[in-house]
Amino acid sequence: MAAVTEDFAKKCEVKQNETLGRYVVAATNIKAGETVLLEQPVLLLANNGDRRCCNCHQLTSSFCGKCRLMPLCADCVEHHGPDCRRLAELQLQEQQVEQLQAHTEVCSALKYLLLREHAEKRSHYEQLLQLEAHLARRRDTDIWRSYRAEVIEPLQASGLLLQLRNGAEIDEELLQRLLAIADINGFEIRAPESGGAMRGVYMTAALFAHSCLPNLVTAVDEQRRIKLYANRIIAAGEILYNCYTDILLGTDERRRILKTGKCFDCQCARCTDPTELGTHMSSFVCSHCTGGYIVRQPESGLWQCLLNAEHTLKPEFVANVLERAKEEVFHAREDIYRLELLLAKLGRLLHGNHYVMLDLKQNIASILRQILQNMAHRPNRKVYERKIRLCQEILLVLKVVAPGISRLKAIALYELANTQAELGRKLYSEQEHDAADLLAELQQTEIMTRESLRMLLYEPISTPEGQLARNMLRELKELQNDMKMLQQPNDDVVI
Ligand SMILES: C[S@@+](CC[C@H](N)C(=O)[O-])C[C@H]1O[C@@H](n2cnc3c(N)ncnc32)[C@H](O)[C@@H]1O
Repeated sequence: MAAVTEDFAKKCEVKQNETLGRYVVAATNIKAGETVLLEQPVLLLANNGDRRCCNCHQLTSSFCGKCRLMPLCADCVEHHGPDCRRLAELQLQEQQVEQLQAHTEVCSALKYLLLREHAEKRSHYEQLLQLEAHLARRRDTDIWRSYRAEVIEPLQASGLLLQLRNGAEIDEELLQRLLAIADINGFEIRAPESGGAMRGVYMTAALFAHSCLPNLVTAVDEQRRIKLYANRIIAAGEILYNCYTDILLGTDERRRILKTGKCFDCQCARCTDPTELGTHMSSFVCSHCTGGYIVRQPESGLWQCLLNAEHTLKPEFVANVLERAKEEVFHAREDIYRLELLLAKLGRLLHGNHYVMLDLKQNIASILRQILQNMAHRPNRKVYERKIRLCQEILLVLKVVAPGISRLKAIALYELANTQAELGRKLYSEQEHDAADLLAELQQTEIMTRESLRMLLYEPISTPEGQLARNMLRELKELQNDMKMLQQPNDDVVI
């Protein structure tokens, strides 16, 4: 399953140091958009807490009738034959099977152990064992104890392990290592259901180091093949960075996720700058100074105003405000009036670019998109203008935290371009704008759409973004036709 294209061998070199462990550097100069790796997963796993069909990866609560241990949904008749047969051979009593079925994460451990059972997959298993597991840092943590109770003890109690190849070697240490490898190295990928997520383990893609300001983009296609490509020109010798978290989170959130999930402290340029490269994605408003913002100083950990260091906030206050704000955002979801009120209220405490504010703005923009798509709502000019403003504000932040080629930026730009064009067309049809105004607006739209398309062209065609790029090509043609018509000397052009 794990075929790596030649790109990696030609363009990359694996190195090792004390801080990063193994990491990848560019062996040659790499162009923006150039692929550095295409790779199949060695393992596909459900997220902890989810049970997914071993064949199609849909969420399910049923199991294979033959092996009784692997989840299999009602739509699938079978899963991987050798795995199924190997599990079916085991002498397990009904009660033991039920015990194992009751623990969702057992299935992930079994997937690793099955690689070890088949001679042709053993090299994958051995390679997987080389990946970082951070066992010393995870020992006796919550996740360690949870795996012990939810996976290791049930497996040991069932007697299954001793029936596997060299079963006596499969002790708690080995099982904790296997489960940790998925946590430290797994990529979050799309699950079949809309908005769902699962994990893919990719042997070579796992070697890339993390930065909150990465120089690579990661995309996963329909077949769950991963593609890593450069988001800017990369010079030979530069470290190749992938981003392990959501770039739209604030520094404390990102660092917490990296610390608990991946066991390291990120020291990238964004994490070490209290203003997050001037975006203020974690800054609070100073209630004493006009235009003053309170940021967390990375070294002292103090929350201090940039204009007057004596104006401070207690960390507990910051944590409390954020916790309540997130709860309120969650409850206001789908309700545009509540979201707008919350945005105004939180705007007195948080910088307009604070990540919680950006989340609110994205929510509002997406509801506005639905309103604008439904002409029965007869949206007025203000609805368009509000969405345009929100897209512009989000884009300003993305330009800093996602420089170069970025899916998020491409989508925000496309949303902006589209809304501006729709508003232009509406004003023209209502005779508030003339043909020259509309032509100028459509020319702007064309520039933005082209820029957005330029960023999406490297996405695999089977991804939603790849499909969007195809649609954009068609829309660009329509736009050009409209512009041609507007350039004709005829006052009554209907667009
Ligand atoms: C997905 S693995 C990367 C490959 C790993 N270095 C190896 O040798 O197998 C993730 C681990 O790499 C290290 N790492 C990646 N990016 C890092 C960074 N920016 N700073 C410190 N450690 C990092 C951490 O140990 C992290 O848990």
